[in-house]
Amino acid sequence: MSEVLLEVDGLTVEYLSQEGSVKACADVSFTLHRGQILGVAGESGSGKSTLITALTRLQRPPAVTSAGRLVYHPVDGDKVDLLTLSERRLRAYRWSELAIVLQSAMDCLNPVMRLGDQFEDVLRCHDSQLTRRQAWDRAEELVAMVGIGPERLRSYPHELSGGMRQRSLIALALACDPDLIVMDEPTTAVDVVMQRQILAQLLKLQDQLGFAVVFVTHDLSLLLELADQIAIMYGGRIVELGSAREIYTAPKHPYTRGLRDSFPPLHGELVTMQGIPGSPPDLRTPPPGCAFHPRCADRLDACDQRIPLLRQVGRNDVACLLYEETP
Ligand SMILES: Nc1ncnc2c1ncn2[C@@H]1O[C@H](COP(=O)(O)OP(=O)(O)OP(=O)(O)O)[C@@H](O)[C@H]1O
Repeated sequence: MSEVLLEVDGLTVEYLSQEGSVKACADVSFTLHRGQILGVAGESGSGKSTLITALTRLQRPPAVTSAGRLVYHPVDGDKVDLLTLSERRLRAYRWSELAIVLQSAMDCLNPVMRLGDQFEDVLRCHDSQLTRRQAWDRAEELVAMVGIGPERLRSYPHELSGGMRQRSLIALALACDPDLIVMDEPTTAVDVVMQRQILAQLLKLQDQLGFAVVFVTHDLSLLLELADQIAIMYGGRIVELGSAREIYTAPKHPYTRGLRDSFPPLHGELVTMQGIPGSPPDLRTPPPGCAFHPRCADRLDACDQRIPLLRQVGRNDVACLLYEETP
């Protein structure tokens, strides 16, 4: 087993309002190893983006992380709970240890700065010894890694295609050679062909440079190709966690099965898609017990009374009363 990079333990994030709180991420735990790709999938509103902003400590009010630990293991030095760090100390970890790529490159890139200047900013902010020339040289190397020519560094973001902007963001995330890149739907804004190209490039770079990735998407089929491990989220909780292979070939949670069967199979005969009846819960008024029980064809009497805990079932970790001896 490779080295541990990040231990997420009981992470809970709530959106506070006068009407009460919405627990958008509840008791989320997983361990990420160096160089591993963890995919997080789930329907809209399952808490994926909330998890990403909590992992990177980018969440803003009304969101608060109300419980949990985010224990980061640097290559050299002692492990540290990122949740306990002040903003100032956290800055040392951003970009150089932990970088983020978000869905919309247009929102992340500064529209009034040339691409090269944005690279220069990040690079020189983390290495004050670097000259402008050296920073531009490094920026050229970085954009070349994602297939963008050096002349594009003189462009403003609006002069680039959507795919180029998204690839630039990935290159920017790599600027300080991080150990972990957190990605929130990084390819939803581009067409399918470009999506494939970007993902192929990402996998190649990951193989060369060895960073770990947490990759969030609603598209489970994408993760089956990309991820080592997959976490399935529903109603703010991880309901199943396992290798991509096990999640595809032997999903245990009824929701994981439903999600998998909502996509056409990769091989074999054409089949009628099943889908999952009903819609995800409104987390302001979550159903009692297991949040999936109102939509679950396999529900038991106890499912509306108790929230199942994630426990090992076969090779996966599953939160479902179907697998408990006394439900
Ligand atoms: N600013 C906010 N205030 C109150 N509730 C919020 C806020 N942002 C998100 N939520 C709630 O938190 C829950 C999780 O939202 P989140 O955006 O994390 O889900 P998601 O899985 O990323 O969805 P999507 O795939 O649509 O981006 C939802 O029920 C949402 O209504």
